[in-house]
Amino acid sequence: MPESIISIQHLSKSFGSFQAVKDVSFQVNKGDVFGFLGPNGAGKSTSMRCMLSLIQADAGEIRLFDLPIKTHRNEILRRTGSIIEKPDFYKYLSAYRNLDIFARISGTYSSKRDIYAMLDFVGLHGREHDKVGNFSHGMKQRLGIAQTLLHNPDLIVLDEPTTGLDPQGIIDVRNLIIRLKEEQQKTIILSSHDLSEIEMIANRMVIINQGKSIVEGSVKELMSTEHLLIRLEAEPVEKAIQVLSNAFPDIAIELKSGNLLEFHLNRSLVPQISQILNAQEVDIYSLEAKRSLEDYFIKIVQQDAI
Ligand SMILES: Nc1ncnc2c1ncn2[C@@H]1O[C@H](COP(=O)(O)OP(=O)(O)OP(=O)(O)O)[C@@H](O)[C@H]1O
Repeated sequence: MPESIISIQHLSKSFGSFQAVKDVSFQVNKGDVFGFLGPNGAGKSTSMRCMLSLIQADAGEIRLFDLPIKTHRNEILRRTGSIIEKPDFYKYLSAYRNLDIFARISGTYSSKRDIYAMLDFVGLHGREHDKVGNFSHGMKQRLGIAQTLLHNPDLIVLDEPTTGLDPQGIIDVRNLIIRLKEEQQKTIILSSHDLSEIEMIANRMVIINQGKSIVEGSVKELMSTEHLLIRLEAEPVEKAIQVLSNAFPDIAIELKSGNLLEFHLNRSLVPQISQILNAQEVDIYSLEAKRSLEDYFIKIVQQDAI
């Protein structure tokens, strides 16, 4: 049986009369990169805050490392590193000094060597003595991750770690998360509203919507049944419709404009599109397979209702 690192059961939390989290349950196992996925306002940050007892839950069971957070808060937090809010640094001090001060305040013994190694790990080698005020948002985010690592936690909690980063910043943070798992054997939970982001790095996930968890499981398995929205430009377009309809009798093809077609298709069948059309001498000008969290939700919610 996998070792449970986080177990949340029927969590709920209201702010005044507004119920931000209604019924959230999920389990994170040792070694997981766990995606906590949901649209803006779904209740991800609130759930994470309750999980770390930054705010108090109204109801539900929260256990980390198989211990209730209510009675073992300090012990749990000693084994956990988190970035729930934007990490705060002294802008006029260097990356090294910031980590050094943080280590002293938090009572972590970190030698100069430890701090250098940490900065190197997060890709800030050579920038140790630069002022943080001159860092990009992505560099600050990585410095924040270095800060959470100072006390060598087993679990790392990251709330929307790639939000607001430029494409390179996103890649850097994504690679860092993968290395945290692979090289340092950390267990990681990260929230996001971006399904493709989670798909790239997480092995398991839960999806929450309007304060409720709707589906939890292996990312691969959940995604394997997924239908993508296909946008295809092909010529001659009538022949393309005919060939595709014969090959995939269950799909509804829409002619959008000119030679642009749209239809939904199971992900596993996407590679066949070009093979089938090429074999029938239909030219493809563009082929785009799109997924969105919203489409995926609609499908899951519809399945849920059946
Ligand atoms: N302190 C608070 N007081 C009142 N309402 C709050 C408070 N914190 C969060 N909310 C509300 O609770 C709902 C859930 O917010 P939360 O931040 O948990 O969502 P989220 O899934 O993290 O979204 P985002 O991705 O936008 O951060 C939102 O409607 C938000 O406005």
